Amino acid sequence: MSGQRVDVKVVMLGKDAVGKTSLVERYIHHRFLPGPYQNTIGAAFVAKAMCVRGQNVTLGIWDTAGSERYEAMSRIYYRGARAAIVCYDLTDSSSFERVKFWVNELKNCEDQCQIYICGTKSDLVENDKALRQIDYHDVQDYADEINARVCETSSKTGQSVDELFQKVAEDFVNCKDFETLAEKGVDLTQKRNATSYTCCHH
Ligand SMILES: Nc1nc2c(ncn2[C@@H]2O[C@H](COP(=O)(O)OP(=O)(O)OP(=O)(O)O)[C@@H](O)[C@H]2O)c(=O)[nH]1
Repeated sequence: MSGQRVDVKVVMLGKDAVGKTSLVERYIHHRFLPGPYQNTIGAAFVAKAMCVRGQNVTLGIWDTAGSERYEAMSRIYYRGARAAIVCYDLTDSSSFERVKFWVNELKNCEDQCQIYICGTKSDLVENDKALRQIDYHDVQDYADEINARVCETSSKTGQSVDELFQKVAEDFVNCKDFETLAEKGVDLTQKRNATSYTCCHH
């Protein structure tokens, strides 16, 4: 088993403009693109190989469009996901309502999927505490109820971004059916470390 390639499907969900694409961009390319906000259309895919506890794990990350116009499409992308990073903007309480929507969907349809509730743009609330609209402890209580993990990230500064994706990979390696899933894994050794397959981000 050691050194075997494993493919973990990870889906990014959350309201538009919460920062899903920026999180993936920071993790994969170690950069933050300021510029005007451009919404994702459909979805984008990127694969990232990493090593966890001596196991090679390849995350296949689907970055979905947050606009409700693409809701039906996002449902297609979370099918079979082992991990869902459900994002909200720490400065926008309405975005947390959208988290609850996606969590209900996942709980109903994807019971094998580990949920990570991610509060984004932590740099903004660090600079000005009055901007925070969602209390960390309220999120933690909610996460405890639904057996999810929580984190707060900033794609601008990079805070906790690598740690989030590392945790996703570690949880997968530690899961009780890892060995079975690893055997079914897709061999992506022919591909580069980080590869964009479809990119519909305009
Ligand atoms: N200050 C700050 N701004 C951020 C951060 N992450 C994203 N943004 C900004 O928030 C806006 C939306 O970011 P995106 O990553 O495109 O959001 P998205 O969730 O992918 O949006 P959709 O594609 O519409 O679903 C952009 O203007 C980003 O520059 C962050 O960590 N800090």
